[in-house]
Amino acid sequence: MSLPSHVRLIDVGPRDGLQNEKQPVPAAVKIELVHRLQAAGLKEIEVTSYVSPKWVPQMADNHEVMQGLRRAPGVRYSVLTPNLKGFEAALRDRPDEIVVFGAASEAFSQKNINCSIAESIERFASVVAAAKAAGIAVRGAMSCTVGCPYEGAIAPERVAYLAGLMKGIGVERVDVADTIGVGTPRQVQAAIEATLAHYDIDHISGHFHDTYGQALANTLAALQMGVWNFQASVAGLGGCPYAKGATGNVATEDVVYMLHGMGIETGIDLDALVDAGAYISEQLGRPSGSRVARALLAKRAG
Ligand SMILES: CC(C)(COP(=O)([O-])OP(=O)([O-])OC[C@H]1O[C@@H](n2cnc3c(N)ncnc32)[C@H](O)[C@@H]1OP(=O)([O-])[O-])[C@@H](O)C(=O)NCCC(=O)NCCSC(=O)C[C@@](C)(O)CC(=O)[O-]
Repeated sequence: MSLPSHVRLIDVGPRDGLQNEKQPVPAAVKIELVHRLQAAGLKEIEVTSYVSPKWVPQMADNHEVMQGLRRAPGVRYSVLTPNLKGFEAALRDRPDEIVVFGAASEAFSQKNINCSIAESIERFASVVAAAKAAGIAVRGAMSCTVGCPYEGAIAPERVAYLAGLMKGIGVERVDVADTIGVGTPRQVQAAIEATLAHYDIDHISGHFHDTYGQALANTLAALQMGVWNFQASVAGLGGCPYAKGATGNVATEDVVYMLHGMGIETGIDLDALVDAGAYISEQLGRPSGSRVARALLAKRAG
């Protein structure tokens, strides 16, 4: 198959990237980060989550962050909602898309959202119905599609099973997530192949953490299958609170650099994106996790 000529990137830095941050990050900094991402040309930004503040304290300011946004036309702002309580709170802030998040691994589902896969689907079904009634788009994140921190390797059949459940409750598009970044290209392709039993390629996105340094290779492997929606995190921010040792998503800057170098359009201004990554890295007091950003910043410094 020929490669897509255009890729849509969803920056998950403000949510996936910051959710595990131990130091408090002020809402104003999160808002500024979103503004800088949209100024760099991102058309989809995962802003926050409406989860229990006892479970994920960093996202407790969801309302303040959403209310503080200066929304740019044509940008889709998404938020995570694990249950109706979360959805109802999110509704006040009018996200463009809500994300229900399930797992291909039973153990991860229990640790992350405190219920089985079957129970999670029951909860999501009412969230999806409520979102559709309110005219809000619905995405489904599928965690641990390659490996699980508690169960080890995950078979593609389990990914197909979860994708079928997501489809059955009306989830419009799904993310194939390698939550702990253990996957290698053929494994990621097998997870995508399994998802294709229920979703067409235009409704599948890749979400690859870079724990083992495989995320760019996995992105290329997914591109070769025709996937053209990817999640990435500016400055490579992140990690999941329920996946110990997992690092952030692939850095958005690294993906943009690779895609532009391959002649694939993203609509993103790499220099402005590097600035956004430099901003949040400075706020967090550590260097960017993006190799491309570090190289370009060093070059700029002469
Ligand atoms: C899902 C729950 C809430 C279930 O948690 P639970 O304890 O089973 O829920 P519950 O219904 O029994 O309620 C317990 C308490 O939580 C409150 N509560 C209940 N729901 C909400 C809500 N929506 N917002 C705020 N508060 C809520 C509820 O009101 C009650 O409060 P209390 O009476 O004790 O004061 C919990 O397990 C939770 O919040 N988990 C956090 C999950 C999370 O955010 N994980 C990280 C994101 S997922 C991820 O990173 C993977 C992904 C998407 O990035 C893709 C990838 O890389 O794989």
